[in-house]
Amino acid sequence: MAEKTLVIPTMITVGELADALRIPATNLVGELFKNGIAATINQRIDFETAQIIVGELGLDVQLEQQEATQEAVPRGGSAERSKSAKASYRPPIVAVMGHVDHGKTSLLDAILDTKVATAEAGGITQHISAYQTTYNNRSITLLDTPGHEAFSALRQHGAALTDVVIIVVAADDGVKPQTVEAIKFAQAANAKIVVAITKIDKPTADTNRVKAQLASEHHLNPEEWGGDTVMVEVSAKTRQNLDKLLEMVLLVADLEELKAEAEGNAEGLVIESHMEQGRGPVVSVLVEQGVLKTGQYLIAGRAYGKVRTLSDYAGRPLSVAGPSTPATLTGFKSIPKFGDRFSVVASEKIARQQAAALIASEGRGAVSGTVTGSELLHIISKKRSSKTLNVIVKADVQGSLTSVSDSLRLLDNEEVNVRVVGSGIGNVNESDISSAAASQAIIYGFNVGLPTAVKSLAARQRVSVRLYKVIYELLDDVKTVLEELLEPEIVEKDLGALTVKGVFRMTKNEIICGGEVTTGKIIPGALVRVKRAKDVIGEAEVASLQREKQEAKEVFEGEMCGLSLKLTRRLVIQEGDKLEFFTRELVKRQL
Ligand SMILES: Nc1nc2c(ncn2[C@@H]2O[C@H](COP(=O)(O)OP(=O)(O)OP(=O)(O)O)[C@@H](O)[C@H]2O)c(=O)[nH]1
Repeated sequence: MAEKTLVIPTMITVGELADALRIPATNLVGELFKNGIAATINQRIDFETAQIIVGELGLDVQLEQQEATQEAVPRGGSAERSKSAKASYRPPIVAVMGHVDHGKTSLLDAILDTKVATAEAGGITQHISAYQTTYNNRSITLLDTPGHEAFSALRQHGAALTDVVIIVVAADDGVKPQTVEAIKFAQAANAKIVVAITKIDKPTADTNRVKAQLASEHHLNPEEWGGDTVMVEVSAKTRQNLDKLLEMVLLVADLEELKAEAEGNAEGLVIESHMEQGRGPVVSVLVEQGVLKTGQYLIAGRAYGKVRTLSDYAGRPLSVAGPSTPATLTGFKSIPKFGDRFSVVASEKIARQQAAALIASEGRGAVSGTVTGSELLHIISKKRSSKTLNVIVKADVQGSLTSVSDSLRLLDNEEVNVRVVGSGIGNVNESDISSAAASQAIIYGFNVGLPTAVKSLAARQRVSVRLYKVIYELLDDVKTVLEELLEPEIVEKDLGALTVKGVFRMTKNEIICGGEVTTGKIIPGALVRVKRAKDVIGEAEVASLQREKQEAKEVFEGEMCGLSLKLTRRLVIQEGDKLEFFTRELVKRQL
């Protein structure tokens, strides 16, 4: 049969490829996963990957690469597009974090008040957590980070979302627990740090104490002390040094060569969504690549729609939204989830199909994400009846840690699931061993080491530490452990059948009868299903077999034989009954 040829773009989402191949997207996700690629339906894969996967699926389809056109699916995921020749400088995305009451909101307000036309600012009706300001004609995107949970959800979705983190520390209060968390977050997210020491107008302000704390306890040395951390002393109240803070943020960001494609279809993240009467789902997104326009079809997780209205963070209408722009849009048919990636697709039909495919794959636990209340209840009840494998994951860098953790989640199903009880960057250490011992977890290390002292501690505590350098080998190992947790499957294999020609002896425990093998073969030890007409009337086991009055090891189709059946329940057999022989085995299941 001639192969079918499909023309696909240089980059294609998993959902679109499945669509083109007319196979369920879940099959494709599964096949990718087998190849060590933990992809979601919205994820883009390149032409080569598509070719390999299609080859492995054994489909009669030949893929042909299409020349990229303006209308084609956007080329490249965020990372590729940031490096493409079309990429140009984009505004930095800056998160503002700090300890409660240290003045984060006041600082943001002060920055936005100075820079945003007050008339429009007054018109803000809804709260969104991303803003934009300008300094020296350059834009800066500011993210208000309401809680760490929300932020780690964003981080989980793999986005190197934040370029710079402004750590806000009150000059009169110094470094506090959430300050430390913010520093850790920034470091883990590989973001640049700018410290804003605020409330310097207060008489009790002690900026030197703050700097000393940061330098001695957190290795953040201020530039004026010979270090390389930018620290700006500010006051939201008197607006002192706000400009300097923005100038420093831009300076630090400039060291990073932040680029994105300012053309082509947009992709990015959903940062907020809610339902509004009269407007329907109102969704705030942060564009990472390309331009978002009204009239385009979007998909974000299981939600899809057509961009009806587009506005900036302050509610002012926008005709297009480019890279790093926070935008609010209406036109979704349902509410996408916080942290979902959005992308532009060619038609409503594709959007609908992708969303449907995602829902189907989520049904088998293939895709993770933030969850709604009812989903959470479902997960909780599911987890109660399922078996859990606790793991601690250590990796060399945040990116691989996120990939490993995300991929592990894809292994969950109705019966077994992986719970990451701890994770971190760097070599396996003593505290990992004690947490693993306490939670009976296996430690998986990806590209990290196991110092000798820690190794002997692990042996003493009977903690299993498994180190890998290849992600799918690590995942295969976890899969094998999970498979051990699965209840074995009962598999019945048919052997043959016999028609009863005579019954010679019938007791409570034994029947001796004879007949002709009509199909297949019979062996001692086989199980027997006794059928009269169409009904199964009982089950027994072949105790022994005789052919021509001789003990036989097997009897084949067309041969006559006598057999002794062992009964566990009373059974009456008569001439004309059909005996069906089979074996029943417990088979280890695979994920
Ligand atoms: N004197 C002075 N007071 C400030 C300054 N910035 C904030 N404050 C005060 O500090 C208190 C806390 O400020 P917020 O901006 O609400 O602090 P926050 O960090 O956003 O607090 P959460 O949103 O609860 O985390 C308020 O009473 C502010 O008026 C400043 O620069 N100078």
